[in-house]
Amino acid sequence: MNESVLEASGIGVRFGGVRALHDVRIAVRAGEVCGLIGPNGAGKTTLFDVLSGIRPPDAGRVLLDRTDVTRRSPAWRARHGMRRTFQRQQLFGQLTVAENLVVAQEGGRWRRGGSARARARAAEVLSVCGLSELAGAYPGALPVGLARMAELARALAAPPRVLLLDEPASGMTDGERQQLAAVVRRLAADEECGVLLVEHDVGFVMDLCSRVVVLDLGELLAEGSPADVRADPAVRDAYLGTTESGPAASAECDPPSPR
Ligand SMILES: Nc1ncnc2c1ncn2[C@@H]1O[C@H](COP(=O)(O)OP(=O)(O)OP(=O)(O)O)[C@@H](O)[C@H]1O
Repeated sequence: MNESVLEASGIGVRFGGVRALHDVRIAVRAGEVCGLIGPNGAGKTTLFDVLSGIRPPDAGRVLLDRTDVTRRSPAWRARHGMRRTFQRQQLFGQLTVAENLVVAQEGGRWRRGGSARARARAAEVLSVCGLSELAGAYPGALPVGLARMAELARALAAPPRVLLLDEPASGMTDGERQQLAAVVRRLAADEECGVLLVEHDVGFVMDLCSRVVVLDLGELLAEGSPADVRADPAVRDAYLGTTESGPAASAECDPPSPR
């Protein structure tokens, strides 16, 4: 079994009186695609913020390639191979899609044109993501699904060790979702990248991920293969619904938290 590229343990976060996360642990191995699911308010975004360094936890620690990065900045983590996409698009609107990928490889600084190497890598990543024809487009002109794909391409511009995807399929057409799944599978298999994704489309998660982690009320509720998680009565009660024949039967399954 591959080693963990990202590991967190004992993670606790409070917002005043709200316990957003309590004693959460999670590990992502090189080459695996792991899904993170749970009802609204379960703590998924807060956990992503802790893992990527946007929010320091009140308790616990985060290891990136076995180095303790709990107090490291998001920029430091990014330089050491951790990338994240956001629900809101992070591309520079005044640069083309290809230029955004060049900047992402050059520490966020825009030098007109960028290096030949960065331009070649940008072209390669855009091709893998099915975006070659949109290299010269401006992000603001893209429909939502393609903008999300461009956001993913930006995260891949410099090869990541671990990739955190925040609702990557939201707003995508079926064809775009298939392309997204193919890109993520290839990244994990060919580049040994560990992928952790939060996604409300449970069918998409169960198809794509080899392991699924379920959060509820800020705590780890279950973890295992898609089949095990799907069959877990606690998960069905808290999230999937007892009347469903399975998560694949409800593409946008997101019932409210019982709180
Ligand atoms: N900045 C904040 N201030 C106060 N409470 C917050 C803040 N951010 C999150 N919370 C609370 O922390 C808990 C976890 O929220 P979080 O957004 O991490 O859940 P989530 O699983 O990502 O939900 P969703 O699926 O709706 O995005 C919720 O009770 C939420 O109201």
